Amino acid sequence: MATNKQSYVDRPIPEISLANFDNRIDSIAAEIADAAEKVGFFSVVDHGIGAEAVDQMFADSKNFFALPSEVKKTVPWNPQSVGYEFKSQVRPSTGAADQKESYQLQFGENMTDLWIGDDRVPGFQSRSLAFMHKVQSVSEKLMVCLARALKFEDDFFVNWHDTAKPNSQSTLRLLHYFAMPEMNDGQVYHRAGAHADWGFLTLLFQSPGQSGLEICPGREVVTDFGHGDKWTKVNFETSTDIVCDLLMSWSDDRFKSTFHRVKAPCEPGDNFGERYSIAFFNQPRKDALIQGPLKKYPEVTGGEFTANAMQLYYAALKAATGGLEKVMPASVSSAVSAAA
Ligand SMILES: O=C(O)CCC(=O)C(=O)O
Ligand SMILES: [Fe+2]
Repeated sequence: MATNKQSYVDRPIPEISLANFDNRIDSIAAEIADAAEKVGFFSVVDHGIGAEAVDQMFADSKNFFALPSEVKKTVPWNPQSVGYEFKSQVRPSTGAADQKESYQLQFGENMTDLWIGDDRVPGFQSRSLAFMHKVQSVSEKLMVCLARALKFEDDFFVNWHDTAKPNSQSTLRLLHYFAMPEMNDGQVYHRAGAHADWGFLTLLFQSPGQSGLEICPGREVVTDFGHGDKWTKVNFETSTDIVCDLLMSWSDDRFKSTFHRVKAPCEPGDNFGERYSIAFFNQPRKDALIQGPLKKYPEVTGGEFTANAMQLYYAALKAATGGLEKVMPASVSSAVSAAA
């Protein structure tokens, strides 16, 4: 067990109910705006996704990851941020690969030949798509609220994240972190090293009893890669709670995108066992036009925003590791997730 002492602080994480949504949009929008400004992270309840739907998605995820390695490799990761990767995502904050495997799914054409077949996990594609549509509909409620808070038209963000369009980039990511030795063997096993997601909103499902998610808010500007080292644990009692990151630049840095990580277990009480989680990244269409109401940053397209985020990411990775070739041999370099 590694011995690096972690520094923690309790921060209240707002819990926001979406009950009776149509009649309460303005008050929910005010709550979301407040949480997004102050914490950049919140839990959503009464969102309408039943526990059985979440449990089923976790069961499908477990069945996928239980397949033999050579079968999982038949749906390999590619730079459209889709497909399966194994211990290949290197975070600039750690300079080392996360000890996990993940499978990224999208709604549209990027998934051609990348769905695991019914002969391997019966019903996987149709059930996953049904789940993704459920999560998308929760996301759209949050988007309407965020649009109101920023005084855009209600459907502004929803349109730029339309998953029916072929250039939709929104992604469901199934994650499986491996169990780790509790004995100190001198190594730190990173799960998900500290990072901020580049997309608009991330909705996250943790499994009960498989905690580990931690947040570190406090960025002032979206171009800032730095972050502090006082972390707050995010523990939920049920698997249906959802937390979100927020795209800062579209709000002229008003809503704070939050650094988060899945802790590398290193202290008594940490979860050293395996861990499954599910993330849904709301990512703008490539032709989305991104600029906040105050025009703090020049207008960029969704495609340009992704490219810029990647550039920042690779520069930070290079600075952290002293050279990409050390951490990314050719066979692995294409497997660094765009959702870093
Ligand atoms: O597994 C988790 O709880 C977090 C995953 C995450 O932050 C990511 O994949 O971007
Ligand atoms: Fe993340």
